[in-house]
Amino acid sequence: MTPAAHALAAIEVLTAIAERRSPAAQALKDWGASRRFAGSGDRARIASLVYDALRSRSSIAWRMGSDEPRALVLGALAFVRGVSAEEIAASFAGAAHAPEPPSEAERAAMAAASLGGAPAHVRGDYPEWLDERFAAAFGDERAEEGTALAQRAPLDLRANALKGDRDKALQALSHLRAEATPLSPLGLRVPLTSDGRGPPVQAEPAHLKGLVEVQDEGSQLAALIAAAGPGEQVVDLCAGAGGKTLALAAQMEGRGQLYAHDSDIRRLAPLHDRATRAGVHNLQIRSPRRGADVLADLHDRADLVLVDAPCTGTGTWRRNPDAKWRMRPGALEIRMSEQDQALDAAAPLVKSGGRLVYVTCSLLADENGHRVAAFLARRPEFSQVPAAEAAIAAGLPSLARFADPSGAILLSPRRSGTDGFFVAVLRRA
Ligand SMILES: C[S@@+](CC[C@H](N)C(=O)[O-])C[C@H]1O[C@@H](n2cnc3c(N)ncnc32)[C@H](O)[C@@H]1O
Repeated sequence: MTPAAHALAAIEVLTAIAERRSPAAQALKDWGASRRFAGSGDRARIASLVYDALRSRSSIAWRMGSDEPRALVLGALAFVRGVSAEEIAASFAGAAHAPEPPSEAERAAMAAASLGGAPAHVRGDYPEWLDERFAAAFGDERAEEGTALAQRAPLDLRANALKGDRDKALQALSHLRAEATPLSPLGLRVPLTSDGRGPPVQAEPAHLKGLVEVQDEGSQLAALIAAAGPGEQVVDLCAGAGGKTLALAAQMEGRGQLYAHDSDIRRLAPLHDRATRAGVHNLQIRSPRRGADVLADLHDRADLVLVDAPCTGTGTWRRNPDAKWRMRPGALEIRMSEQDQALDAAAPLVKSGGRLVYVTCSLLADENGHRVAAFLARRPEFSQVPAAEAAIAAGLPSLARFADPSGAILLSPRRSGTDGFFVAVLRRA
């Protein structure tokens, strides 16, 4: 397929998303299923263009004067990828499957468009209903934070200390031009292609042998701040597919006991194979069983309980731009109540003197500091420890600058160049 055919396909997919309210991943899958001629490379290029358009949807719409799929794709080419109107016209002209070349009005918009006078939510490409919350979190810098959240995410990996160190991983992935990440001592970053696609790192021998795991640098840092120690009893309460479980396991160097739990058994399923590949031998996966408290024997025993809580994922919008436009106020309310439940489930597991580390990949105070404050009011036996101190103790003094006034750490694409993460460290008396 030609670049023009990719643009036409991206317009078709964005039309399906708008008309059928389909999630982007589903719309892309449906598009591919009915067009077998498109190979995997074509599908990846189309997806990349669709996601570029979605990441910057409101600022493109403002500049193009339209939020129609065609305007979004032209705008993604022009403003995200820096393709000139002339180049676009030349590539569309005469191609078999191609959108109409840009009209005079479209060319003028692409050449002259500016975001001057646009409100913060348009400049920052986030939903208008979240403006107040973004203002509470970031004040006058909310548009810049939003803009950083609308960039493409890098492809980050974590070197698994159970299998080797970062130098070994860098060596193993030197053909992908992997480089060390700036903040995590375990992190590697693999460059993307100019149209935003990453190499298939999961097929690399280094991944198949467990030397590296795909994990955003912010997620790595959250796990490092939690600082599971060798010999400790550690519970990862909301383990999901185990991204942070595996990071905690590596910190424990095979000593002590790690327990992974999730209320949704399907999410835990991949962890069994992932742990084997990563060489983790001190992990018990406690799958949920209807009507049973599968963690009952751990009450008052854990040195560390990690609550990597379910959240709106506002911090990961770079990877999932579809989610930011699909998010509704009702979903935020549900997540807040789930966060309170997860914290209440974690509290009795922590032993006297033990830590409860609360993590979200959200940037909204409702899900972060407000949940911690409400928990501390319900559970006076816990108090908050400055996360900067925990970071320094974990050998990460450079993270102290990301501390917020409450003592938690807040990472974001703009602040730390990572996905957005909130980390609060609580200690039980
Ligand atoms: C942010 S995801 C976890 C991601 C995972 N820790 C990782 O690093 O890959 C949150 C998880 O919490 C789970 N969850 C929600 N409420 C829970 C609860 N009360 N107890 C345990 N798990 C819960 C969800 O099923 C979901 O898998």
